[in-house]
Amino acid sequence: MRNVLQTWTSAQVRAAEEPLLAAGVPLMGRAAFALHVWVADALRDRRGTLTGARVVVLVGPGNNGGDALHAGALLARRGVEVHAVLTADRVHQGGLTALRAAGGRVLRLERLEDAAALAVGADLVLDGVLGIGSDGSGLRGAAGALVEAIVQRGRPYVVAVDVPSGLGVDDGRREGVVLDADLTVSFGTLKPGLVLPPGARAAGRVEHVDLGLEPAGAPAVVRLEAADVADLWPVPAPDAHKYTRGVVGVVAGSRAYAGAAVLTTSGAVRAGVGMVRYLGDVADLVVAAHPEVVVGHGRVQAWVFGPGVSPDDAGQRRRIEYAVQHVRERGEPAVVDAGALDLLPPHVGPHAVITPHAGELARLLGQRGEAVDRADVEAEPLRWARRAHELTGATVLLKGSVTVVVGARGAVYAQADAPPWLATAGAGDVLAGLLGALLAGRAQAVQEDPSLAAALAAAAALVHGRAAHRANPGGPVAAQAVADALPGTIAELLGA
Ligand SMILES: NC(=O)C1=CN([C@@H]2O[C@H](COP(=O)(O)OP(=O)(O)OC[C@H]3O[C@@H](n4cnc5c(N)ncnc54)[C@H](O)[C@@H]3O)[C@@H](O)[C@H]2O)[C@@H](O)CC1
Ligand SMILES: Nc1ncnc2c1ncn2[C@@H]1O[C@H](COP(=O)(O)OP(=O)(O)O)[C@@H](O)[C@H]1O
Ligand SMILES: [K+]
Repeated sequence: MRNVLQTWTSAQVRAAEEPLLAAGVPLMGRAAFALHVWVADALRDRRGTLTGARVVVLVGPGNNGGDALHAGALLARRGVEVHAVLTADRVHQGGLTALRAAGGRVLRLERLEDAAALAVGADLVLDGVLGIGSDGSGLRGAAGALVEAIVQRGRPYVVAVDVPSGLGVDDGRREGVVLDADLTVSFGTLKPGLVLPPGARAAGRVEHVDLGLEPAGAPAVVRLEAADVADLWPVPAPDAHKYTRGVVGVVAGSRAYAGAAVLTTSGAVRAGVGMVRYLGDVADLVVAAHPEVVVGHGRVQAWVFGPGVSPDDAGQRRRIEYAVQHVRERGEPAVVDAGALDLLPPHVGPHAVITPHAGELARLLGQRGEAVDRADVEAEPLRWARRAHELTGATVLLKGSVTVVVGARGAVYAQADAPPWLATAGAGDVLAGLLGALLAGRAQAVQEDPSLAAALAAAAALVHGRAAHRANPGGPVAAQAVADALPGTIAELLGA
């Protein structure tokens, strides 16, 4: 994949920095220079000129504060009025000396209210309190109190140095106070916390400064970009026929939830697949909506089961049990959604993709002995998606404003492609159908390398989110409209 956005943990970044620092490469100087350029750009965008702009630098005890102080010094030399507020007893001495020499002012955090007022009144606040040295417990002590006082008064324009201070760098957790940023300038590599929920939004726009780091091992979390979809999509070969393109079997819907059957098959039909087979009690409605759908049993390459299925529906239960047997015994890939999550066997392989939202994941984990509720899952989506993958063996696609996918061989994706308008009933059914079509189209490849299921799940989330944008840019969307926007979205992505 060409454009995939990669992130690396604090430990990987530190290990990659080591040889460069040992060789005397001036990493901090480079980081601070790039940072000051981004800040200067932001100031010019916001007020036209640097001269007379006021920047307040919040300085923590470590090198993150050092970066901020050095950038502050460069800005001061360009006519910016720079005030540094020292939030800890320790401070990077080189940075402090540089700022003072450049004419910057330095104050210790003695009167919290005064410091907060100074920050709120600034044109820009540079957040250099904590970087990758954060212990992940949120901002403590004076720094925490200061940020709280700033936020209460009305957050100014904030540029985060490397990461927003207080954010869980490796897991995106928001524990305690976090200073949300408008822009984050991240050094060396991007960090998982900048793309993972729930913290990702705290970073605002993210810019990456290349320091020549070569991190070892696989990236911790990746995000697919539009251009990656073409590498994953099952584009039919010139000599394709419907069976080589793949057949997806859909067990969805009931008399009570007939719409789910229509929406799931819509997702599959519109995503493009050789054939969609429907199994269930509302075949009349499905065929009325999609004459292309074939009703009844037959050979399939992949399955979707669960949307609109109630656990007390004996007929659908039986069909799902039949499909699950195929998934387990023949390795046929599957999407296990909604009502079928309760029917998931204790252990399946990563070729089965479960697609819960936070509440459903909490329930599934509860059934397997983890006492978590929806709020726990929302606070630490990656942790609990990982746990569900460990417990079930399935690839886990955890839905939300940022969708997290955990699959085989340590694959983790975080996709943030959808507008909040997509949080609407039935949108999940369309995603299930769309992903089922993808799995059917790439069934053989998934059987050969089950970690591919995670990439396909991430691609489905990307396409789903972009289809929601396309269906009605900037406004409300209904689930059916998202399905109807799939062909155009996919054509655009394949041309990208
Ligand atoms: N190693 C290097 O030379 C480079 C480091 N860089 C910068 O250095 C940063 C990392 O520097 P450090 O390792 O000094 O770490 P930090 O600057 O993140 O500071 C860590 C220190 O903060 C304190 N702390 C940790 N958690 C806390 C909490 N929850 N509340 C309050 N205080 C807490 C501890 O005393 C800890 O030692 C990076 O994020 C980046 O900004 C860049 O300049 C690039 C080069
Ligand atoms: N705030 C949000 N921003 C963007 N997308 C969202 C947001 N909330 C939910 N989504 C997406 O909307 C879809 C909702 O699916 P789901 O919860 O299964 O609904 P349903 O079961 O009614 O179909 C998922 O794809 C999810 O990722
Ligand atoms: K920071």
